[in-house]
Amino acid sequence: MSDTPVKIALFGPGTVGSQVARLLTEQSADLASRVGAPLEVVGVYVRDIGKDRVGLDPALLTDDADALIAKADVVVELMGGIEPAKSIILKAIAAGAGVVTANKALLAAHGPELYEAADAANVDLYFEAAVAGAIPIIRPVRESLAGDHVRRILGIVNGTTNYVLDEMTARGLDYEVAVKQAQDLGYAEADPSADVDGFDAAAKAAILASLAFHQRVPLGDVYREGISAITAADVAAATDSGHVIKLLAIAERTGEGGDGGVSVRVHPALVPLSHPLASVHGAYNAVFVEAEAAGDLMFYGQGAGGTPTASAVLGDVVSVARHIARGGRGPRESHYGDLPVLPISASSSRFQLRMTVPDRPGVLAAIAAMLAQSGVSIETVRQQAGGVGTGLATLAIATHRAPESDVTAVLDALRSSDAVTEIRSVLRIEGE
Ligand SMILES: NC(=O)c1ccc[n+]([C@@H]2O[C@H](COP(=O)([O-])OP(=O)(O)OC[C@H]3O[C@@H](n4cnc5c(N)ncnc54)[C@H](O)[C@@H]3O)[C@@H](O)[C@H]2O)c1
Ligand SMILES: N[C@@H](CCO)C(=O)O
Ligand code: NA
Repeated sequence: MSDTPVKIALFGPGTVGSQVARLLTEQSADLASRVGAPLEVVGVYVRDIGKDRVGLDPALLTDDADALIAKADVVVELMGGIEPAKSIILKAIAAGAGVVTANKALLAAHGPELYEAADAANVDLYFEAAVAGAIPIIRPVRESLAGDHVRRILGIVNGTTNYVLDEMTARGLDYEVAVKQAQDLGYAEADPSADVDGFDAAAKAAILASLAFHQRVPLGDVYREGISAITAADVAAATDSGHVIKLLAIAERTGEGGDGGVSVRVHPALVPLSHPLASVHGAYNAVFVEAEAAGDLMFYGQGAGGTPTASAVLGDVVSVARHIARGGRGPRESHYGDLPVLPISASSSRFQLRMTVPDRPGVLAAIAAMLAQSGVSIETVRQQAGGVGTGLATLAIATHRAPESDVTAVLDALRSSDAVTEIRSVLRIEGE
């Protein structure tokens, strides 16, 4: 056991950072024995020193990032956002410090630049907390499965939206109320639109796909739909049809042998109640990985929250500090292939189309003809009468797997037809 401390600089003592600071203090003896040297917090970077921070030694607070980086062996970035986080991480790497971050927005937008800088400087850059919070998913995908051929990743990787949809389903909570509760519980991003509009899940999907497929997946190539359009009626209809609505991240290699390209998408989906993902509640996450040799793998745990996330951050801190105290280096950059990242139009899914229609003869036949016209095969049709005297009915049509482009053509035809009063929802059906 070395007596020379490994010096830790913390940037951003917020929901996650404050728990990291707390656990570094409370667990200092255990962490020291695991690292092989004591860990010493040499400073905490804050925006405004004047604002009191419960549980933090005021003597550690600083707004001088450069001075703090200069005395650190490990920089822990938990501020979020692109800047000044990116500049601080690049300065830390240039100064020879190891870096731990949970910043998926930054890694999805600028990951290659940061990974390559860390490689060139021969320093560690770890980010287990960036995807699925406390769940160890980055190490398995980045290291444990590096010798396998990952075909597909399907999962719930945003805790806020899972909490919101779960509250709407289990307790009939209003969407806005559920979002506010997720914010109060510390699940949501500083701007919760990052969660509910799917940006956070898309960032995580891009990071996971890049590591799993050894292909660069730019954030802009990820198809993204959020949950803000999901209504109580959609939730009720899902329940009626034996499904639950989840925001899913789906990354897959396509074509023969998976060498046709890579497809990465984030969108709400109907998940059958029989699928394990239907039982992921609250801010929990779950990720299924399908690999050639390993087969099917499932990872499950708390995807958000200050303390669960701090667990993942501290695991990375121990890894980096251990390398500093005893030598060694974390995983280096992979060799990246050049498969194309395909647009959503190249994917296919099963769909549920829910619509309000005039309750009169020939409507169903006309609608069926439009699906047939585009080659979209109907699996089931459920019709419910509209209110007394409305002359309307509700149709829920589940299709067999169909190319996105064919379903888009059907929707265009339905929208311009007098056989349809209103298209209420279009949801992909996943997990069957
Ligand atoms: N909250 C979670 O459950 C969770 C889980 C996984 C990953 N993350 C990620 O961890 C990071 C932090 O998330 P959080 O929930 O703790 O956020 P937060 O908003 O609670 O905390 C951010 C902290 O950084 C400080 N900060 C922000 N911008 C700053 C700036 N320009 N200069 C100085 N200080 C600044 C804030 O004052 C605050 O103390 C984000 O990248 C987030 O995406 C959060
Ligand atoms: N806001 C994010 C935090 C965890 O990354 C979520 O809800 O999943
Ligand atoms: Na994680």
